[in-house]
Amino acid sequence: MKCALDIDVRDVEEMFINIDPIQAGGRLTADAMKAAIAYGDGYSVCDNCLSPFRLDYIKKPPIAQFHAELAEWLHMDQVRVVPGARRGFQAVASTYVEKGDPVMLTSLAHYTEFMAVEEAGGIPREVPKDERNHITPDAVAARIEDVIREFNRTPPLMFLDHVDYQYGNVHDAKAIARVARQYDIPIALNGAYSVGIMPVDGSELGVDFVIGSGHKSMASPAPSGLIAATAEHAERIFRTTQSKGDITGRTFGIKEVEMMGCTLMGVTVIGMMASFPHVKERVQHWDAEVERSRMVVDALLSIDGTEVRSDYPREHTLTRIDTRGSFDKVAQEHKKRGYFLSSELKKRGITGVIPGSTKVWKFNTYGLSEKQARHVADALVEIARENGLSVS
Ligand SMILES: Cc1ncc(COP(=O)(O)O)c(C=O)c1O
Repeated sequence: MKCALDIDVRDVEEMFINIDPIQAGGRLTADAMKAAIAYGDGYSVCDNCLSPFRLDYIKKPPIAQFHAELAEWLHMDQVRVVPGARRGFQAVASTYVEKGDPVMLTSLAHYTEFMAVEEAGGIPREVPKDERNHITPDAVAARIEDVIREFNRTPPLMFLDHVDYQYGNVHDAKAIARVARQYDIPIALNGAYSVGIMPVDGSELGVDFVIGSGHKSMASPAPSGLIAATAEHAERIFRTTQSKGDITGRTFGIKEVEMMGCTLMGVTVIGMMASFPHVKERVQHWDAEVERSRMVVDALLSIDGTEVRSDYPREHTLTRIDTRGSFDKVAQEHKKRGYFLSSELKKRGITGVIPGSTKVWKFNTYGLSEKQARHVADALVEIARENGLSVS
């Protein structure tokens, strides 16, 4: 029976290969779907919340153990699960940034980092990208020097996107963290496009915080994510409340301020937990994912006039492609204009390309099987040929 809102089938996922740039790594596993149904009630994980009264201490279901496993997996000392990566940025900025402080981020930073800085009263300062669309350690050092001169003090925090959302380029976090350390600036790694889809070792990278997004890259329900910290910083960012009611004299035990007392509950945390064994397994097959990404990109590049704006060969599954010299030329003459491409892809069972885009667009092949990636590659070439483009 259909439910009243007609939401029992999401055809994008049921009937199509979805190459949407932002959705690929967040798709739920079957285990997460089952767990989400069983734990749909808001307080479903709180049945056994016994002293100490904090969600990340709950043993049944094994939320405490999940936290410990996440920390071990990322090679960091402590982890908390949060409602989205942005809440991790917010916790870091709120802890480290005072009003008027300059905060380092980059010209490829996600907007949510700016929001976190703004909310804390900080002033964002971007490190420029180079002509390859990379953030280099030299550019970071030079910009830190500029900012110290401008503000007459050292920025208290830097955000770095491990993989940026615009190009899907993998940045040299290790070398950049080394630079930040020379200036004693804690560095928060935005792993929204890495944690959960590719191996991430926070200790090897030398970063102070690793922040991940559950719904973007950990096959988890939204809003979910995590923040991991080194022991050095954990005490400060996960500080417990000092509040006291002035009339009642109440105190609030071990509730953590930046976590607003308790971390993720219900569907979100249980979904993350259910997918976690799969996520741990899948990051080990990152090379195969990259191979499939290359297969599709190479097919696109075989269409004359097409250029890839991301690093080539690809090192990630998110890619920015420029088809102004190919599909967009078709669009100028086509009766469906730019919509012809998404429409032709849809006919072949592929969705996720923004309808109307034929100029510069992004897609993500993460999670496609070999056969699906081959189908996407062949479909793109076939559409090109059928519309008079030459393929070499
Ligand atoms: C690079 C990047 N960072 C951060 C975010 C924010 O993640 P979340 O939605 O988990 O807060 C996103 C997605 O929106 C993103 O693409």
